[in-house]
Amino acid sequence: KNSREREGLSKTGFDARSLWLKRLWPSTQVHPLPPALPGVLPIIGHLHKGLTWSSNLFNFFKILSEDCVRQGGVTVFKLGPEIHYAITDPQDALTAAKSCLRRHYVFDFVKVWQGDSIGTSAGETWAYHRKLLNPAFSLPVIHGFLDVFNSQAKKLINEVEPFDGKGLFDHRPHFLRNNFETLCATTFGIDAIREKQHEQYLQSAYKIINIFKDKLFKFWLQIDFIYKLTGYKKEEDQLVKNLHSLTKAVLEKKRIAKENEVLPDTEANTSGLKYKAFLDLLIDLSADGVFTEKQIREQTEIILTTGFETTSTQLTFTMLLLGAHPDVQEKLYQELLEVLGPERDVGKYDLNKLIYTNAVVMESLRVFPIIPFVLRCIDQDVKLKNYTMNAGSYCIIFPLIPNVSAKDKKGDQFRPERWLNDDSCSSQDFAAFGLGKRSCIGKTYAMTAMKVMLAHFIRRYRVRADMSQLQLSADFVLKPVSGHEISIERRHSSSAL
Ligand code: HEM
Repeated sequence: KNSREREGLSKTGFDARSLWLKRLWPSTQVHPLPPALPGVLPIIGHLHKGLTWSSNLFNFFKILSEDCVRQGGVTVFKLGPEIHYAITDPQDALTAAKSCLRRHYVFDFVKVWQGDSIGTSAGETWAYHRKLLNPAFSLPVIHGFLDVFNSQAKKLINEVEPFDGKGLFDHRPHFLRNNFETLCATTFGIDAIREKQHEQYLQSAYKIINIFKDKLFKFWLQIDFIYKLTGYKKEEDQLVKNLHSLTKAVLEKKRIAKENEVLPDTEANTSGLKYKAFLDLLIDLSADGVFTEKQIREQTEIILTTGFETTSTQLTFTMLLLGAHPDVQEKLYQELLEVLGPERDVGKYDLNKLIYTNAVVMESLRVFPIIPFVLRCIDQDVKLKNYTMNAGSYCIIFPLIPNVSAKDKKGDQFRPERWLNDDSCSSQDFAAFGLGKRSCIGKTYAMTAMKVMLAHFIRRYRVRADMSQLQLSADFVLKPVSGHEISIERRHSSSAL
């Protein structure tokens, strides 16, 4: 309905951005609101604060989530007359995520880049496409990627060999490149695009996300002619062009690969397996008339955006945590030796045996949830434990961000053992992949890829790190800015830490 509404407006000369007019109209609040974030003013609400928030989103999340915890798990902030409910309470977070499936209007801004992909679309379109694409991320498909995951992990540990015993280095770019190649070889079924195109892609993505963020808080930018006049539109157009060039390169490479029957040149390619990886599935579905070429590009775009920075950033954090917690690293190492021995690849039957490894990854996701919040529209009244959220409002759900804020306060924050005792953590506590029907489609892919990478890395190297200088930023994805470097020392399989 939302997109039809948008199309209707386009015909009259307005576009999606003009919806700000509608949004600024005060809506009736039938149900009483929870306490507001401090600093609310009449009419403008928290808009004056928005200007500071937009320049430091991480700080905003911290303030908002800490306040939310203090208020008992639910609070509101107002951008003019727009009500945004903030939720940290795990049970309310689950209720909200399950009841509100439509993404926040900020995702309408994202459509210039991603069109109606499964990440941005709504209603029946989203439900239908998600159902069609779910099988491409199912367990048998992911098991079929294990050879690639193993060979890519081995490639990475060889690549970082020059840093062995040489002190601190920034491991993030290595994980980024490697995970990008892995994504190409698995979900896209192509050789990696070897130039630094993935880095340019990320730089353009960060820049365009900043523009969308400005547009959210500086609401006047949502007026078309101001957006153009201030030069934002021109910059946005250029960035969209840059972003689309990588997608085009991926699709072109796939076309050539299909024509020539060229398969990925990773040590073990994914041929001969009875599954359809993401891009092959899309192409097959387009042959059946389900997806147009434009839709193939849009769905590929969302997987490029979500499929490699996520896992590599999470691995960056995991290495840092392991380096700073030698006791946890030792336990992990011992499990890896017991299950796999010093050299063996991870096979599908090993995954269930790597219990502590799994707990380490889950705990890393709990301590540093790289997508720390989810933004949704409230299309109908939603009953929470103590409040009812009014239809026509928005919600920002972040059950995990209090962990990030509390990091300095609790010395024992990184404790994988909490996941070994079923009573101590509920599934709601593991919300790093989102909650409910619209949670992450790539969860199994990500968990498996990360475990395989850890299995090879930690058997090869002893990692050291000091987290005391860590600086974070959050431009929608939580990432380290500085103080995240690690040092590595090659192990001899029998040595202790
Ligand atoms: C550590 C790794 C990852 C984390 C923590 C993560 C987390 C998330 C979260 C929190 C969401 C939002 C869920 C919601 O709205 O409730 C999401 C959505 C999504 N993720 Fe992931 N993700 C990861 C890796 C991946 C990978 C590897 C892929 C693809 C290969 C992927 C594809 C997607 C897509 C397509 C969506 C949108 C789903 C929809 O709207 O239906 N993610 N992810």
